[in-house]
Amino acid sequence: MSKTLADLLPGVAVQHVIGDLAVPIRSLVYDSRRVEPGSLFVAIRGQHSDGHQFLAQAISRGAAALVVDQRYWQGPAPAGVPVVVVADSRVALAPLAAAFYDYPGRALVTIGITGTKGKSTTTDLTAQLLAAAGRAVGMMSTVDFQIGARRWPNDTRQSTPEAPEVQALLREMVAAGCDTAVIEATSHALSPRWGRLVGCAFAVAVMLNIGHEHLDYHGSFEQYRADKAQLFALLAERAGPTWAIVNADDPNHHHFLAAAPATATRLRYGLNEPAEVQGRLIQSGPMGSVVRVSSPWGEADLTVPLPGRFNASNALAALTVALTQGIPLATAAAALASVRAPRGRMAPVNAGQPFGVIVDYAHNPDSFEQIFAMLRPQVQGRMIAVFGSAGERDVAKRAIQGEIAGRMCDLLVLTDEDPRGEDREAIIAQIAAGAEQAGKRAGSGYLCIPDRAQAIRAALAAARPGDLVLLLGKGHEGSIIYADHSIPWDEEGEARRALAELGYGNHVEMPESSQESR
Ligand SMILES: CC(=O)N[C@H]1[C@@H](OP(=O)(O)OP(=O)(O)OC[C@H]2O[C@@H](n3ccc(=O)[nH]c3=O)[C@H](O)[C@@H]2O)O[C@H](CO)[C@@H](O)[C@@H]1O[C@H](C)C(=O)N[C@@H](C)C(=O)N[C@H](CCC(=O)O)C(=O)O
Repeated sequence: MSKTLADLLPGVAVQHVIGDLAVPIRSLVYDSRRVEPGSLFVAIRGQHSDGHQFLAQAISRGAAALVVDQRYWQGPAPAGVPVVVVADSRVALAPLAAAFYDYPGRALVTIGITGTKGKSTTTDLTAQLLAAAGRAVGMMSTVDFQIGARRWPNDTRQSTPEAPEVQALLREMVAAGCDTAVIEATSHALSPRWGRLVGCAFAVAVMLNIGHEHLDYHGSFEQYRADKAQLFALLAERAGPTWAIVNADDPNHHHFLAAAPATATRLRYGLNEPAEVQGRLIQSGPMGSVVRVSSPWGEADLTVPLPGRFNASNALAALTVALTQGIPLATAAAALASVRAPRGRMAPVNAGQPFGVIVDYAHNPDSFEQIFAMLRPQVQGRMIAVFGSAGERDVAKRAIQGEIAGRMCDLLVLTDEDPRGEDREAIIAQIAAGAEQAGKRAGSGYLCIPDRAQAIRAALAAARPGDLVLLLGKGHEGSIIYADHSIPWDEEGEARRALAELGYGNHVEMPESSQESR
């Protein structure tokens, strides 16, 4: 692919250009430390530093051209290196990347999945379902990336990576012969302040549900909903048929349908409210559920091998996507029966101990409500939850998490999630304040143990036969982030080590989701 600077500018809000637009561009980077000879360096002002301070470094490393933000660039223009001044360099990143990688999304059926809860699971289920039905599938989720038969952990610490990474992955998928890409679309990525998914030419947009998350970033619930609905507006980029799929059971679904272009085929799925793809839960248990489906494509009973009503709903979303892609209902239903949960999503850890241990990524109030409500009736003894809350993120949710867990669990062990630059003990104190509101007291109802490895050990040591220990918030994540360093982390592995220290582990049964080599 040989591109000039001029080739990359369609869709970019260019204010003015200094220098020659015919210069060839060999790579696209937004971090000066990654600049190589021939790179286009896009300077972004971030929370911690300002890419405009690294222009000289980028040039000395061989940058062929610079993109700068008119609000933050002071000049002067460097001699011999073209400069494109744009209205917003963060927002410019996606159109630049889509053009640089030659719009790979147009050569794929791109499927975007958004919502507050269940995005990763539904993205994975959809990818598994389409692959089982014979599609050559690529996937980007919080947990894993996939290109055809190759799957590897997403260790970018972003659910939806930055646009250059997204477009590069889509290009790799095309090169590997994929015909379909399933992309987990977060509200940050979709927000017009970032617009990371602009240029993906989505053919299918899916909305799962909307709850309380990231309000610090979006400002209000209405803005959060509008930002997520951008996924549906992006269907307008597609030349060809598009589908707008929403969960009729979420009262916000109208906002998503309203954002889709008039030409999109609108489809609702639902377990409660009237929908085109109508599911009815006829059986539900800790191992999974059976959903009776009636749809314009026929009727079938779906066996969903994942626990909880919300997974039945997620499966219905994945099924609806498959139906829009011409996959027969019977084929899709058969494929769904053998799907697996992604890593760290409701993953049991069993070393032969007389109490349950489950690792899950739940890290917001809605997920807490759901997971506790779902598991409580199935637990004979006490429910013990180990969790924290992220630093430099939604502060309001911390006490709410504490209150919900305090109300629904017997013992809480409050610990680090990712303190980042914040005081770890202050975060825990904010969660504890919520637990106190629910009547829990320090020492008996909750323990504060910032060191997560020790917190897990304390919870497991406190567990008695019949109890359930829930390790929440880290799921698949491979690190804990502190102010100036990260430590490697493996929640399931840590739980196994702690159980072994307690004398369990002669009978080690690996959880299903970690048996695959990834
Ligand atoms: C909080 C946040 O939004 N952080 C993002 C932000 O980082 P930042 O503002 O700290 O960046 P910075 O360190 O100040 O640097 C600013 C710029 O200077 C550049 N730089 C820096 C140093 C240097 O020597 N040279 C240089 O060029 C950096 O590469 C960057 O482009 O800008 C970076 C580059 O664009 C992002 O990768 C980073 O995402 C981090 C990893 C992140 O945590 N993002 C979260 C908020 C996120 O995106 N989350 C969503 C939703 C998750 C969910 O729904 O749960 C997601 O999709 O993951």
